[in-house]
This record gives sequence, C-alpha cells and structure tokens, in this order.
Amino acid sequence: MPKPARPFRSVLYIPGSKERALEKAQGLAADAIIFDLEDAVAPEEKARARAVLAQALRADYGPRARIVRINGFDTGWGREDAAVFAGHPGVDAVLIPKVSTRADLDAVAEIVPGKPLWAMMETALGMLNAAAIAAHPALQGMVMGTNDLARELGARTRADRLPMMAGLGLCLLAAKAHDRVIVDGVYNAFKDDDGLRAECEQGRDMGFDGKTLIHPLQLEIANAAFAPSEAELDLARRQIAAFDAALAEGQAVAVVDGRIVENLHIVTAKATLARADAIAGLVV
Ligand SMILES: CC(C)(COP(=O)(O)OP(=O)(O)OC[C@H]1O[C@@H](n2cnc3c(N)ncnc32)[C@H](O)[C@@H]1OP(=O)(O)O)[C@@H](O)C(=O)NCCC(=O)NCCSC(=O)C[C@H](O)C(=O)O
Ligand SMILES: [Mg+2]
Repeated sequence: MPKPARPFRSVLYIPGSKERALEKAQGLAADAIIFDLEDAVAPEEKARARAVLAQALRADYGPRARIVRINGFDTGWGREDAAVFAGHPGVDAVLIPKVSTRADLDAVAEIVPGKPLWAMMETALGMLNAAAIAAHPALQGMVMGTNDLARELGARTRADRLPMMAGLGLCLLAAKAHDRVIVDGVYNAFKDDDGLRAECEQGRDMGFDGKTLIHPLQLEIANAAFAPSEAELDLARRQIAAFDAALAEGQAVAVVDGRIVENLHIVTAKATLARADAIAGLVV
C-alpha cells in the first residue's frame, strides 16, 4: 500500500469508550487519530466502545487520518471489531495490535479487504519479522508499541531509550525499505513537556514520521518536532538554488555553508519542502 503524502507528526490515541474525548478530538490539532478498542478499553466496556465508536466515526474529523485499533484475533472481540469497521466509511485504516508475523496481517486482511492496514510493532517476534511485515501488500503504516515491547524485553525505562534501540532500528529499516509510514511509541509522562520534547527530537533524528500521543497536551510539541524548522527550510531552498546554479555551469557538486551538495542532498531538500507544503495544506 503506497505511503500517503499527508503528514503523521502527531497521532493521538483516544479510548473508543470515551464519548467526550471522541467529540473533543474533532477540534484538536492531531494529524491522525487512533481510535482505540484495545488496551485503553476495559473488557466489560469492549462491546459498548465498539458501538460508541461506530457512531462517533460518522462525525466530521476533517483532515485527520482516522485509524481504528481493533482487538487481537486471539481475543473474543477482534473479529467482530474488524467486521464492524471493514466497510465503515469513517475509517481510513485498521490498526492491528501485537503483530508478530505476516500471517497476523493476512487474517485481518481477509475480513477487511481493500482497507489499508497498520501494524503495532511491539513484540520481540514482530521485531525479528519486521521486514516481512512491512512487505505485506496491504500494509500502510507501522506504530511502535514501546510499552509492550519494554514489557516483553524486561527492559527498564531510560531517557536515552537504549534498550529500545535494536527494535526501533529494525522497524525503521523495514518501514523505509518498503516505503511505509512509521510513527514512534508514546511518552507516558504526559505532563512532562521537556521529556516529551527530547524523545520527539530523538525520534525525528532517527527518521520517524511522527509520534503517537496519549493526551491533547502533547500535540503541540510533537507537531513542532516533526515539522521542518525554518532553518531546515532555508537550507533546503539555498541548496536547491546553489545546485541549480552549479548544474547550469556543468558542475554536479555545489557548496553551501562549507558542505558539499550533490543530487542526493537535493532529493532530501525537496522532500523537506514537500513536507512543509503538506503540513500547510492541513486545515485543522
Ligand atoms: C491519560 C488520560 C487517562 C488522562 O485523562 P484525564 O484525566 O481525563 O485528562 P484531562 O482531565 O487532563 O483531560 C482534559 C481534556 O482532554 C480530553 N482528553 C484527555 N485525553 C484525551 C485524548 N487522548 N484524546 C482526546 N481528548 C482527550 C478530556 O476529555 C478533557 O476534555 P474536557 O472535558 O473538554 O476538558 C487520558 O488522556 C487518556 O485516556 N489517554 C489515552 C490513553 C490511551 O489511549 N491509552 C492506550 C494507548 S497507549 C498504548 O497502548 C501504546 C502501545 O500499545 C504500547 O504498547 O506502547
Ligand atoms: Mg501495546
């Protein structure tokens, strides 16, 4: 499934059972919303949340991408979740939790034919199978589930996320190799702005498209971190101008700010400008 050109800087989870939050999200500056039926919904609330969400998704969420996280097929709810949202016009994609193998995607694709699939990458086996998962023809995006991954690894929370690096790296490589969207895991301390900012910057440096979030307070920081900065845009424009001038003189290399600029840097520069245009095109 080709990667959409739209931005995914901020991807906000909303429990499918919380009517007030579902309504509030129609006015929030999130690039995408994950409507959650899995971990954020208590077992006794699962059936009600499914019905509430099916109704809520008839509302206008504007340009925000609408992704429904269903329960796993190893639970009593997953298949019914998939069936209810398969043909729902308010659903852009279905997110499958704890994807470990390509067969996990096949099972859901059978019930939601034609709907783009997203995969929660949060099991040790999923990390090892990331390339095969990313190659699935129905897959559009990957979401890091760093809480579940930490649990499986028995890892401790560290500000530098060292225990996560192998998994994050494997999934990034897989997503990039197959041109899929990939968004980073959540930052649990939702009132800690400095911690969130640092983790967003780290994710941006690594190449993630954006970050999953759990609270509206986190939107502004993620939107800023995953958008090109003014300095990046200025550099991109100057690189393109300098390279065009070099080409006009029969040269394949220009120099900007003491660094060489070749065709491959122009690809990045143009992608930076395109990302800014896509963000500007969002009216939220
Ligand atoms: C974390 C929360 C439980 C906090 O809830 P609450 O105490 O109600 O927050 P506030 O009072 O500060 O809320 C202020 C207003 O904002 C709205 N709100 C809160 N959260 C959201 C949200 N996520 N989306 C939209 N709107 C939201 C409230 O309704 C208030 O509105 P108003 O009444 O107008 O003032 C809560 O934020 C929450 O439930 N967050 C989501 C938790 C969640 O989805 N968890 C599951 C995903 S994380 C995960 O599973 C990752 C992965 O799988 C892994 O393994 O890592
Ligand atoms: Mg999880």
